[in-house]
Amino acid sequence: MDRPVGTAPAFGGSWAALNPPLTPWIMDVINKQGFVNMTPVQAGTIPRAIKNQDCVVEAVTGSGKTLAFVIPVLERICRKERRYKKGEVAAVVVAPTRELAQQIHEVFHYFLASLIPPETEDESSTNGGPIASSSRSPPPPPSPAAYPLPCLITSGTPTPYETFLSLSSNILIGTPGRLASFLLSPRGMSVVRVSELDVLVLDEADRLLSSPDHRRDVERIMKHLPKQRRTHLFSATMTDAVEDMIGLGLRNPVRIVVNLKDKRKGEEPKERRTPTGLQNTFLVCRYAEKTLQLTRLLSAESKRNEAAKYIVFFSTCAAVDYFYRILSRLPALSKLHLTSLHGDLPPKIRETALSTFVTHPSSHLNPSVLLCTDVAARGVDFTDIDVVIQYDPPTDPKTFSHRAGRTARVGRKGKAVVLLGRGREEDYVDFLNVRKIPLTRQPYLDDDLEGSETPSILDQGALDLLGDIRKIVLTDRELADKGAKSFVSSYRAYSKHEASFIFRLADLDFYSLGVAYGLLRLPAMPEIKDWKRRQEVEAKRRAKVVAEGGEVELKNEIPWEDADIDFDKYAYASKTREAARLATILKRATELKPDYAEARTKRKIKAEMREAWSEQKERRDKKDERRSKKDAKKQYEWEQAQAQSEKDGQGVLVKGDLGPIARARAEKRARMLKSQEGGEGGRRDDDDDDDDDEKEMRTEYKAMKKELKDERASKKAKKEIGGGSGGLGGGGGMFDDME
Ligand SMILES: Nc1ncnc2c1ncn2[C@@H]1O[C@H](COP(=O)(O)OP(=O)(O)OP(=O)(O)O)[C@@H](O)[C@H]1O
Repeated sequence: MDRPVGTAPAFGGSWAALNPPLTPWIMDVINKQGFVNMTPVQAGTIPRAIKNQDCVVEAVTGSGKTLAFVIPVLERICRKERRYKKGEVAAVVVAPTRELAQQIHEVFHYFLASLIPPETEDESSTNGGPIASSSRSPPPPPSPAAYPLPCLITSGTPTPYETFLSLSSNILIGTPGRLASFLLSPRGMSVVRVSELDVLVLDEADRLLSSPDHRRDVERIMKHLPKQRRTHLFSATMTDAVEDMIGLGLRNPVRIVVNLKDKRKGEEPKERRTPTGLQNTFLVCRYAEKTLQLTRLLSAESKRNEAAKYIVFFSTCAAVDYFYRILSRLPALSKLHLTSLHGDLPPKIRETALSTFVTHPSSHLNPSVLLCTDVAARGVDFTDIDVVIQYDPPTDPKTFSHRAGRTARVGRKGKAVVLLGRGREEDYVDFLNVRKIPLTRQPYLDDDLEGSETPSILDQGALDLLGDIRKIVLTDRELADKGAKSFVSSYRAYSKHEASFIFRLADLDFYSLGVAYGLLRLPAMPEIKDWKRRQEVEAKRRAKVVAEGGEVELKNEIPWEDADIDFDKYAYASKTREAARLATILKRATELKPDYAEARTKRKIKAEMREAWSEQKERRDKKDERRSKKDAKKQYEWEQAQAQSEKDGQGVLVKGDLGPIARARAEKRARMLKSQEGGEGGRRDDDDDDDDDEKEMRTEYKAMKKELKDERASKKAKKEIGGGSGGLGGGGGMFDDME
């Protein structure tokens, strides 16, 4: 909280004008912060929330909503006649991310920790509370012992019951899942008493109620808390989900909406849902030029506008992870201090990442950049962000203003840029405009960092950058894995866009995306195969139109080529990983020692399975024909022999006594067998043997065929489900664990 204060947006009056007046020690803390006036949302909410009114508050990002609920919670605790005992909870504040919960905890902590211990207190303070800076006579000042420190309940906070009890906390701040289990577990039921609970606050209420998991936990918490309480909902973007909630737990809530108006000369003032100091822009480029434009934006804003702090939003954890590794090694960005933050990181690392970024002494010569997912999109109060860049537009349009709102807070100025693909994605600008989020165009940045039109052919810079990224990727096979994973996860995120009529999967150019990610080769996704097939058909169609003298619209093909490397020799930088890879290759090679006969039969079966049904039928018919010809020949020979023997007076041939050809063959075979076996002992006749052999072979053949069929089916199923860096899925860490 000890940060420089900007000018609050259009103030809502002085703190002194509040009725009822604030408790002196609370007022002192506010004064110490240098907050001279209330912001409009504070002026509208605080008096109502201190009295007995439930509030649903909607106000733009960075307008001071946190104090609008922190102050009433503290005031109501101070005003309560009876003090809270150890184990009793007075207030619960729920927030969707651990970062936000932690920040709210810090604000409560700052207020409560500022209470001066009684022994150092002036004698005139009768009950040992802090000295009131004002001469008004509000409720009696508190004793510090009556207002213990708050307790944070999120993942990564160890032994919460011990902390809760040792602090004697009566304010709990946490994420929904953790809070629900803290309150409702057997230990929680016996240790944490909520019967005296006074206030429940849901910060970023629309987010809490639109995610099914969060909503379920919030409802569990609400049911557990007494009905006689105040409930307040806060957000910059309220939704219908909140309206449902009003029915569930709020009593005659008052709705406080703080709107901003754009006033232009000679025009009717227009309502807007973004802070006044925010320059909200969009930049149009090809997908292949996105990373190039990102790097140029980072350089241009520091060079031209002295920007020192940036946030770049990506849609997935995998993309943050990958680009963090790539961008931090790009020579062109060597002056930047990069930090990555996403939900796949362990809580401790997330904490360190955030504080490293916040405390980094950035300047335009040594700027710092936070690459993150939406874990940092809502509520997190970065006071000095100059530029927010949205590499991927958010899948949920409401998140757009939250992301952009990390800059231009409390009356400061700031810039936000969203990168949009050429074509249909440009409709996003109108889509947002209808939602009272006006955007202006940020020109495409050329090689000299000058604003220009989006080039009509692919910017050579994008291909040069592809080469640079590939050089980095080639140093470690792990980077190629991460690249493929982030490519696939970003593709999946794209398919989740709520505005799917603008962000159409069918319009995605995989080659272009591959260039932006600097991939060595495209992952083996069935979607890419289909897309390539469609591309070929389209190319043929176009060629035909041209051959027939027609005209086709010029299409700017992305010149994609897989990197020319030997993947077998492409190694991991980590020695253990590389050793594991080599061991796997060796194992596979020994396990698959070729049984040529079996391989041949398998090949035959596979070919058969690939064959069209009509060809299979034809082949079977031919085989039957050959067999019947053979039988007819045998029959003819036997009849000839029969006639001859009758003529010679030798009587009828017995079974086994074949015609001359068959007899000669049988004799030859018997001789061979004899020589192989070294004797005649107990063998049955050849015909029977042949039959058995054939039966056996047929069974084996069938088994093999089945095995191959099963193998093929399971491969297909695996592809559908995903798995492996080449397939769709493979984890990818797409969905951020918001807690
Ligand atoms: N009355 C005030 N005067 C000046 N600065 C203030 C005042 N009240 C709050 N601030 C500061 O404004 C900043 C933004 O406040 P806060 O984080 O509460 O905004 P918010 O409306 O909750 O934003 P978001 O919607 O992004 O969560 C904080 O740094 C806070 O210290």
